[in-house]
Amino acid sequence: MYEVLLAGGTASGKSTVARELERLGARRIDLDQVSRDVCAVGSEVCRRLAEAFGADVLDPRTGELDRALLARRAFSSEESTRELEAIELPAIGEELARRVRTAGDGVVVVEVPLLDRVEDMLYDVDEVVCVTCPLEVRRRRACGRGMDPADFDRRVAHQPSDEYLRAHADTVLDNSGDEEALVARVGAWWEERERAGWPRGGWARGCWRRA
Ligand SMILES: CC(C)(COP(=O)(O)OP(=O)(O)OC[C@H]1O[C@@H](n2cnc3c(N)ncnc32)[C@H](O)[C@@H]1O)[C@@H](O)C(=O)NCCC(=O)NCCS
Ligand SMILES: Nc1ncnc2c1ncn2[C@@H]1O[C@H](COP(=O)(O)OP(=O)(O)OP(=O)(O)O)[C@@H](O)[C@H]1O
Repeated sequence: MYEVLLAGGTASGKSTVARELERLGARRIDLDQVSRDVCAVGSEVCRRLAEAFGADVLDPRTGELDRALLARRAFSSEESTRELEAIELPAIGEELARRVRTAGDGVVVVEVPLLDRVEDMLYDVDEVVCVTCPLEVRRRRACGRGMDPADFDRRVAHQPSDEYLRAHADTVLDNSGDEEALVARVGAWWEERERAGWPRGGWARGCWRRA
């Protein structure tokens, strides 16, 4: 297995990169999807979210999580974002480890919105790839697909900066150009590793890994 952490902030272009890697043959795990799965109706995570953020974050009839309401409350301050993460991250970490264990051979790409929060979850990855893009361009792209600008700003305020990502990445993919340029860069990235036989940790600078 060759395991890649693919990190980037809101609307940086992670999914565009991950889709292309999937097309080339990688298996894809999206931490946002894992975080939705651990909030399934009736889960312990949902029960604790309702306790911390108000019973009305769960639909009284179906038990379904009102994600927009929870997002407004949880991203309103540093403290409430930490509280959200204290409830969800351990469950996300467990489920992620399970999915990686059962992913089989080949290339596995894990899409990570918050690289700084996963360092304790996974440390023997082969490569950390970050997608970066100027904040204004990301805001424009996020709003272009229907995100409220205030919601974008609230979330980004709690995310690692591009400077942090660049400092922790083995490979940086700049996405300030068009999608075609990004996809071409991904193709070149894949080809280079394919030619080298996907050597485990072959491109790692290892600056953030534990021994
Ligand atoms: C608050 C929730 C329910 C809002 O759901 P919603 O459907 O609106 O968003 P979704 O889950 O699709 O996330 C979309 C994006 O929001 C941003 N985001 C999510 N969680 C966080 C966070 N804790 N801090 C900053 N940004 C975040 C990321 O850019 C992410 O890609 C949801 O974001 C959540 O459960 N977050 C906590 C889990 C978490 O920290 N996930 C990140 C995994 S590393
Ligand atoms: N280079 C680009 N030029 C123009 N639009 C782009 C480019 N890259 C991505 N986009 C668009 O920007 C939006 C965000 O891209 P994408 O979904 O890949 O980002 P993401 O990092 O996965 O976002 P999120 O984590 O918030 O879901 C999408 O609508 C996508 O089509």
